[in-house]
Amino acid sequence: MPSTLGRVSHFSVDAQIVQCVWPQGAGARACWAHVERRQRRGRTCWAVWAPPGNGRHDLASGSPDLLRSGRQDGTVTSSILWFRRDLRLGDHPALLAAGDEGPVLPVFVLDEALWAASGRPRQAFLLRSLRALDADLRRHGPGLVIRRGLPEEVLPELADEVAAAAVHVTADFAPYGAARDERVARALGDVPLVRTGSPYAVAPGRLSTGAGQPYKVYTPFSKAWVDHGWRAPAASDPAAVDWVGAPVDELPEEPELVGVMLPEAGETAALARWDEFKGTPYDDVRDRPDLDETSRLSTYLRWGAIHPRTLLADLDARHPHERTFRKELAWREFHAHVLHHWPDSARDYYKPELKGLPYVTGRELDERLGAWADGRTGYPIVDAGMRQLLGEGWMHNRVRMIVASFLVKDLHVEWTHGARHFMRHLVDGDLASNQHNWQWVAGCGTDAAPYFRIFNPTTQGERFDPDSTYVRRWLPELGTDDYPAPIVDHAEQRAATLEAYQHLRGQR
Ligand SMILES: Cc1cc2nc3c(=O)[nH]c(=O)nc-3n(C[C@H](O)[C@H](O)[C@H](O)COP(=O)(O)OP(=O)(O)OC[C@H]3O[C@@H](n4cnc5c(N)ncnc54)[C@H](O)[C@@H]3O)c2cc1C
Repeated sequence: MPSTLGRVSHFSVDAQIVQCVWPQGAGARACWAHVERRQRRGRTCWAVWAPPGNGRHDLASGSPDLLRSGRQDGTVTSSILWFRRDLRLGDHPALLAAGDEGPVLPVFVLDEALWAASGRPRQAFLLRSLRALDADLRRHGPGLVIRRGLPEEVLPELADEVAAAAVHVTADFAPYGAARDERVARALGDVPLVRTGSPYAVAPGRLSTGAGQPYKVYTPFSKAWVDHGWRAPAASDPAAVDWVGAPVDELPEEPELVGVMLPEAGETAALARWDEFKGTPYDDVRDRPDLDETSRLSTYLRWGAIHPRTLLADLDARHPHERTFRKELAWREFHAHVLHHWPDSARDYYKPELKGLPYVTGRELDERLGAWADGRTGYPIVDAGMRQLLGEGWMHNRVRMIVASFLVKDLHVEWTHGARHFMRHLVDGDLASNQHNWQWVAGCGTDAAPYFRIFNPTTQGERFDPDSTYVRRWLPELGTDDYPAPIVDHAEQRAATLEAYQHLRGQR
């Protein structure tokens, strides 16, 4: 008789006594067990235990259909591990927590609302990440259970189906995820939603100033972040977990991607990328899109194929390059912290003073936004960046700053339009980092830097792409009649922007 929850492979339910068969070594053992009818949120479910009259050993519980079916699904499931932005098995605190409770059902819920809002590259990358996670899980068990629908409907149903004692997740701090988790927690009723760990080294909300206020400025935040420190990577071991399965919904077809090159998805690829990047003289190369030697880990961090703690554990802060890289990771954490404290800043101005600047609207807006998005502004570094975004679902950081500044300060298009376009196309698109970097560039974010920091697209190109390697890579028509003349004059637009800013300040 198993003394803990066991994997019961067959049930035949008859009145109050069931016969159970469970695998043992190479063979199987049968026993008689008691069955008890229970109500869970108005639905009938049976609990099974054995042996009768000799102490209680829980074997299984679930809906009558499930137990009667005799399928593997009748397996005892003590908890659900609901994957979201943590598509990996290593360094995974929620996996550790779930595994400690007994058998684990690994689930991903394809939320149609998020799916529909994603561009094709993001959709494709998500599907590939899920397939990679499924393949990794299959080395240890039945694989990833996919369900489609609203999480607040799907998870309570699944919890009933497998009689889960808890649903384990990595906490989500973004506004949509946090609100969704509240809805799911309510819908689960007496089955707890257990949040363990976060996608960050230090969970958003944990750090505050001496006066108990949230940090508003990066530098003191990053200092407090380093002083606070972070845990060592979690020792989650998928081989040590008793994984169980359940019926799986079909994933959608992968959208066709024409001329788009995405990085390989999954945890193995993320760890390999990190290994390859380590030792790069980051300070010397990080601003050079032509060299293309940044880590390109943003996409893996976004989907949780790797945890920042895994990276931090490998970094030696006495080394200048590694210290700079750590500062970049701190930017990611800072933006998550700000969004957590000011969730409205996902859509709205962090500093509302700049709301009053004149921006183009109507047809002019459509034309300018269209030319920018297609890479047809006549400014090579801007156009190359926008083509890279379409071609790779990614763009170099220096170029992100240049194209964002150009849209807002040369084309006078409100930052929110650009941020939306980025979120649709970036495979690393992350609400906190995206919206707050856009606000940083637009001058309405957390940064104390004034609005009159305006990037000159010509001198930036000369400085950071000195041999035009980057622009030629993305603009084959450069230097031919097919390449457009500049859409606006940078010097004129810069002057207009500064004038509008002065005017706005004068009004206050
Ligand atoms: C307008 C704009 C929009 C952006 N949108 C996003 C976004 O949606 N998602 C995203 O992950 N990053 C965003 N960034 C930040 C930055 O451009 C990318 O993180 C970086 O280019 C990713 O490439 P990498 O992994 O090679 O970076 P590396 O230079 O190798 O940096 C290592 C890691 O540090 C973090 N990091 C670096 N710079 C920043 C930064 N400024 N803000 C936040 N984190 C940073 C990232 O996680 C990155 O993977 C945006 C920047 C701008 C200017």
